[in-house]
Amino acid sequence: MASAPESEPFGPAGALTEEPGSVPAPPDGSGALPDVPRTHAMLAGYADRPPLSVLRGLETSARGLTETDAEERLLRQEAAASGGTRRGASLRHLARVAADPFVLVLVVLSTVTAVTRDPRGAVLIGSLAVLSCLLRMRQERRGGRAAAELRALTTTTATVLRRADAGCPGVEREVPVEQVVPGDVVRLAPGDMVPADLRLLSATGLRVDQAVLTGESLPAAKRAAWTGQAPPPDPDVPLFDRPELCLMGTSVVSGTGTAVAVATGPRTHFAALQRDVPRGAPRTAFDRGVRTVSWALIAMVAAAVPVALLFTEPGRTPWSHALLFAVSIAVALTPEMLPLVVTTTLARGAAALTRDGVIVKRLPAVHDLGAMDTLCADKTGTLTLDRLSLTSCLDGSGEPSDEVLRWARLNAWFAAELVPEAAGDTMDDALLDHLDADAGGGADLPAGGFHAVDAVPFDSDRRRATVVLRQDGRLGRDLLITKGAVEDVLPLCDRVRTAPAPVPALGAAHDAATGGEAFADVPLTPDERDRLTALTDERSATGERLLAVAVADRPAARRDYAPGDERGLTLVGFVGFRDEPDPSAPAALERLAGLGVALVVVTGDHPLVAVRTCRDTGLTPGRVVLGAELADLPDAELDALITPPDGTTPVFARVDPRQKARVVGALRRAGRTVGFLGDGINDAPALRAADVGISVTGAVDLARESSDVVLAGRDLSVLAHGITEGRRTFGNGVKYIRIAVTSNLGNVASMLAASVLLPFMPLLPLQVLAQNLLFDVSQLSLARDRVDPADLRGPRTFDPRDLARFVAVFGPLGALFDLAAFGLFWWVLEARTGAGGEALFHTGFLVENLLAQALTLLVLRGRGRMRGSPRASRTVVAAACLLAVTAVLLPVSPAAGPLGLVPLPLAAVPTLALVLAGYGTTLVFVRNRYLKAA
Ligand SMILES: Nc1ncnc2c1ncn2[C@@H]1O[C@H](COP(=O)(O)OP(=O)(O)OP(=O)(O)O)[C@@H](O)[C@H]1O
Repeated sequence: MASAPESEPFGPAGALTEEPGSVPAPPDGSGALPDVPRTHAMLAGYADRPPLSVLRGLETSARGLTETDAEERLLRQEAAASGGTRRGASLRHLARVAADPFVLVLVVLSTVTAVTRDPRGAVLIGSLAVLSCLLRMRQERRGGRAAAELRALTTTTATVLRRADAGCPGVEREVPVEQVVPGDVVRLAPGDMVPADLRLLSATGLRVDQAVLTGESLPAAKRAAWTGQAPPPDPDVPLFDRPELCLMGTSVVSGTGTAVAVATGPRTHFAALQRDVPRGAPRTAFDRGVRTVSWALIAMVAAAVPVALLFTEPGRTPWSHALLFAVSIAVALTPEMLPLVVTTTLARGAAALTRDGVIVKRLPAVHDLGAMDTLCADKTGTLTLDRLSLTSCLDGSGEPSDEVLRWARLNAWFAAELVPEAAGDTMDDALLDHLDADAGGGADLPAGGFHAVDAVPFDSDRRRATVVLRQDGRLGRDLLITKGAVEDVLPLCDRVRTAPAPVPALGAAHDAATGGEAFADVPLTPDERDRLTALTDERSATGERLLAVAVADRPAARRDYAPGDERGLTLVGFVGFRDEPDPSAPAALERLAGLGVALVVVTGDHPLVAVRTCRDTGLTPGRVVLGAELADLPDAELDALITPPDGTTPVFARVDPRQKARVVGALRRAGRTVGFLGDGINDAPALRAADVGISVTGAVDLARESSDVVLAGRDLSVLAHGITEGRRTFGNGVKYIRIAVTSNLGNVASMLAASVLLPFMPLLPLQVLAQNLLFDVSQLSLARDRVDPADLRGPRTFDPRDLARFVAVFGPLGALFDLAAFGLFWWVLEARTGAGGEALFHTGFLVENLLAQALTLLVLRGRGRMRGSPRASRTVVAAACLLAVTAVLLPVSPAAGPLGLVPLPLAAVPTLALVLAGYGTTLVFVRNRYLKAA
């Protein structure tokens, strides 16, 4: 390791200071994690120093760290991350789980039970709270591990420079983002996630999307500029406004850069901000639904306690009994296992989806997939094969022209050379593919004396790419070649090239590109513009994707070129491409339509090409809206437009990344649950704006990072699988909530009624708890149940009103039969007489209740075989049987004593059989009637 001089602004050798002049911290990032003001001061300090000074302070070089150095730093970084914080993380996890409303209810109940001098009950209720926390922690850890494994399948990598040893040159290496260490020299390219807090060393046209930090959707320009003098420190300048810094969490929109990592992982500004900001409200519709139900139940628990106290005739019952009864009611209402069941069903759903080639990065996204009713997708690779082939090269009069092809190829060739990270662009590839195929091809095309000067790389806002070339022997002159969307290049042209006329100005350079042909440039009149637009529209309507190609020869500039230089161009002509419709698309689209998912096409392409592609894939395009129109369209009009009553497919063409996000936002406002399928940098804002962002494994890092779900292949039928699985998971989750809430409310109603009719409590709190627990465990089996085809057909969202209707019908039904059972116990079992009458009654009620719940589980899980419901899965049948057997054996088991149960007399058998037969038959009858009416 080279040592830095004492005078180094970053402190003595071997130290990384977080703040110039502050206590140094070792490069492994150990020590307390910095808060926002500290990361701010540290990063501002780095931004204020010249790049070389930063590199020396971090004991690295512009050629990157040596492999050994990087390894050592990584080991220390990992040790710091795992040590010390693991216990803290577990405690934080426990605190989060314990803050669950249902756990809090149990804690309150346990305390109240202790106050009523029932220590055994208090301990048991308390244990249940602990058990519920531990089980949930275990399940969430498992879920977290599974999610981490899934995420690992889509790992984001960073390009760093590493040296074999100190004397070697730096070599580019792809490493997972977690392996970037302070001192690493990082290369940035379009589509990259910024992997750490970085201080730029150099940059070309670098623009970074900082919306994650700032909410500002316009990308910010970044540069490494160092004026040679430290500016006076200004703590008020936000870090994201510092052009020398690229912050973790942001992403590269265009241009390239090289930077040194100054802070990584939990020591970054982004991580400090996250620690600072409390967790937001749950995002998904299902989360919101579960929360609504949870809080409704908790409100009911709170209301039930005073009601229960009223029911216990204050004068007659001792206060401790009254309180105990109130506790029983509250326990009966609480679905203790709800959070656990939700996590379990989601984890199972995610695992099933992975087998189908759908990787879920965020567990609740499983439900969102099922709830999705609108899919926004671009056209390339979704409706088309994404295999572009060059089909035509035309001059301004629409005649075949070799010159256009040569200029376009020069643009593509040098764009890849100047911005290597942009290589692989499908249009450029198609141009250069063709080149390779040419007999005797111009593989040596650029040898026409050109060399690269600068580039203004392609981006989706400008929809064009420019290269600046210079030719040997033509010092002082630069040649600009621009190609891009016709609507975006034509307005920048003031002349058009026509044949034939000599053009001496371009001389040899021009000859090399044009093959020696001579042309004349004439001013572009409004009529001429109209003619060119009509010409390109005509071809676009056939599905051909056209790019305009334009050039300019001008005095060399002594500065970097910028988009503002793309003006005063001469149009040379057009190149056309075809991307054949995907033959599997129509069937997949039909499947999506069958699942109730409407498609909205959102593309950066020409409207006529978009319309043609829609038709070729069996869609009926509706109104086509251009990105430019979108800007002036009021939200209300947009809402109406995206939900056409005639079922046509809305098409948004020539939209930029922010407009894509706006379309998604409008759809969500219109009440839709929106999925966005995209794989480009330009899709990132919309992926983030959607309910469920869907990307593919081959997508750019930024798109994958912005999405919730990653598909193994860009195949709509894989997505259809995912949607079905999401609905299955959702269906089973909803089944649990419905059955649990119905049965709990039914129990409470019968207990309240019984408290008026009986001289004692119908069940003790402990018995209620045992019953709830047994039933909840049996309901975990629902995660593995089959789902009614009807539930898979349409998008599913959580509807609390539907739940309320269901509970209003089936809750009282259960209560009614409970009351019938009470009557029978009272008279037939003669629970009213004898010393053990109360215990006998409790036992009879508990057994009846558990058996009735086993029936409820089997009957209410579906619509019935007659209505096409599949049979219950074996797991559900086994769980119901186990519940019934437990119910029968419980009074004679060792648990009977602690629970206060006694063996039932034989006379109980026909009584129970009678009540249960009546309950089962009525339940099936009412379910069938209810479904008919629903
Ligand atoms: N390499 C390139 N050079 C110049 N212009 C390009 C290049 N690539 C694309 N364009 C132009 O920019 C337009 C928008 O491209 P962009 O990739 O942003 O669209 P998109 O939303 O991904 O479209 P799609 O629906 O086809 O996926 C293209 O229609 C084309 O006119």
